[in-house]
Amino acid sequence: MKLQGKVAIVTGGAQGLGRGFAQGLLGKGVIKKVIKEFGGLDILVNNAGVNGEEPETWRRTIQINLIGMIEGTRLAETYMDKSAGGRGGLVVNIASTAGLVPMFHGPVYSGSKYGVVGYTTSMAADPKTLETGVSYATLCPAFTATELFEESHETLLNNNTGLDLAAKQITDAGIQTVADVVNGFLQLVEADDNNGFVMAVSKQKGIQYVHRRPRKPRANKL
Ligand SMILES: NC(=O)C1=CN([C@@H]2O[C@H](COP(=O)(O)OP(=O)(O)OC[C@H]3O[C@@H](n4cnc5c(N)ncnc54)[C@H](O)[C@@H]3O)[C@@H](O)[C@H]2O)C=CC1
Ligand SMILES: CC/C=C\C[C@H](O)C(=O)/C=C/C=C/C=C\C=C\[C@@H](O)C/C=C\CCC(=O)O
Repeated sequence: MKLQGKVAIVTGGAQGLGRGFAQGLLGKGVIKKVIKEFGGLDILVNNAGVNGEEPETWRRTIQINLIGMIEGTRLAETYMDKSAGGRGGLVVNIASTAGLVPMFHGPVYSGSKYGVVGYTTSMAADPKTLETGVSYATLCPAFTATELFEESHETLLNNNTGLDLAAKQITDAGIQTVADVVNGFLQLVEADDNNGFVMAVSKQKGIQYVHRRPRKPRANKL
């Protein structure tokens, strides 16, 4: 997508990756204004997310990371839908590489992110995207130096079970910077025909397209 003059919303844009995504989009000419009434929308980045596994926090993780992302996606589609007066657009849902590979020390978080990948790629595979003009892409960062990572890491260090294995996963994957992830994010957003793309970004492996095309809808095979 060409970004000059486009209108974008980034949830959770006040800090961390969301702030990086917003700054990256502004640097590419996405317009910056206080929107008094909801005009057209070209890009939605569902970035807001939390990581909680405790009896009193795990439901909030699902509510924000998965349900909130679905609600945002469905709302954006109503504004972007060409068959309903919109001009098409792009929804980028921020999952995690914990939505591609198991993360035993965060099963609820990982489950929420597998849900983001599954939901977003399923939306991309729907033939109706040909009418709505709305594309759906998924970004899967690995460990990145932000407040969420620091807080999650602190919690991990206070748990004794499996600490060595968790520490090995972090060491193997490495801890990247927000700028590393923003670099991949901008490549994903600017890619032509990016509907269905799933991009992973990690210090260990750099930028990887896990898959580029929605799996073609198949006739239901009984
Ligand atoms: N930091 C990392 O290692 C990785 C982060 N991610 C994902 O990237 C996204 C951003 O994470 P970080 O920047 O690391 O976290 P962060 O904690 O630094 O920033 C998250 C932002 O989202 C906001 N937020 C949280 N819940 C919200 C809600 N219900 N409504 C509105 N805003 C809300 C927070 O106030 C904060 O400004 C999250 O979805 C996270 O799961 C994915 C993989 C790796
Ligand atoms: C202690 C921090 C816990 C969670 C915070 C963080 O927000 C997060 O999301 C963690 C991500 C976990 C990543 C786990 C493994 C990463 C491996 C990478 O090297 C590459 C993985 C996949 C790339 C694509 C693939 O090979 O399938």
